[in-house]
Amino acid sequence: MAPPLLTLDGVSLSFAGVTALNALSFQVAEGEICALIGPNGAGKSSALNIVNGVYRADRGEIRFDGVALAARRPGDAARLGIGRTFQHNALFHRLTVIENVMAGLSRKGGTSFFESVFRFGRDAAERRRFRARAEEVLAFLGLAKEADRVVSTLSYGTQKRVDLARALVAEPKLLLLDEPMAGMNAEEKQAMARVTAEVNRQLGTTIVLIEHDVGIVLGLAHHVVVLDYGRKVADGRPDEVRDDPAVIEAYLGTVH
Ligand SMILES: Nc1ncnc2c1ncn2[C@@H]1O[C@H](COP(=O)(O)OP(=O)(O)OP(=O)(O)O)[C@@H](O)[C@H]1O
Repeated sequence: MAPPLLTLDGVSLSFAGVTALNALSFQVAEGEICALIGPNGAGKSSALNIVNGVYRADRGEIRFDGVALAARRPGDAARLGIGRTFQHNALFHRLTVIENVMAGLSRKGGTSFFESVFRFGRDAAERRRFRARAEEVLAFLGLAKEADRVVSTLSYGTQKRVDLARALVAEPKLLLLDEPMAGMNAEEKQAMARVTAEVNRQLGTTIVLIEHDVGIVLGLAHHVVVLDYGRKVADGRPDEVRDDPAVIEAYLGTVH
């Protein structure tokens, strides 16, 4: 197995008495696609939010690329090379596709997001570089033709792809995808799964994703971690976890 890029070691988190994560430990190897699955409320989003620095663990340790992540501020994760997309699309709907993607680069240079988008930047050369980089990512994701379209005019599936472009533009080592296929029809889901596999294979990006569609997960992920009530109930290759009695039990009787 490749060395771990990400390690969660005994991570616990609770909200006013509700335990979201309970001594959770797992590792994500460099270069893999790891899926987090489990019933509603199992703690999947909380786990991503801890890695991303949105929440701070009550206990336990998180290591990324050999470094312990502690006492972080928002934005630190992006600077370290952790990108993410959101369950509820967080794009700027009145801006164009390329403006949204360029926003994903605003932490990289000396120019703020508003400067880079609204063109009163200190550095025109930096703006040109950002634009070229954004165009490259859009081309990779098959979105070159949509660059100047306003996001609100795009289909839901295309908006999700723009969200992915925005996360990828900063060249993250680790990409966190929170239900990238939620709300999609079967065809859109398959297309998103293909794009996700291409990002992983061609760009070498390590991916952790949350997905409810077990069929998609089994076809896409190299590694599956199953959560239930904030605890890990299974961890292994898709074929190993599929028939695990603990996984079947976690899912039985749960309304999705
Ligand atoms: N900000 C918060 N404030 C209070 N409770 C929270 C918060 N975030 C999560 N929780 C609680 O923590 C537990 C785990 O929630 P989490 O959203 O991580 O689960 P999940 O597996 O991602 O669920 P879903 O599949 O429904 O998105 C739940 O009981 C949830 O209600």
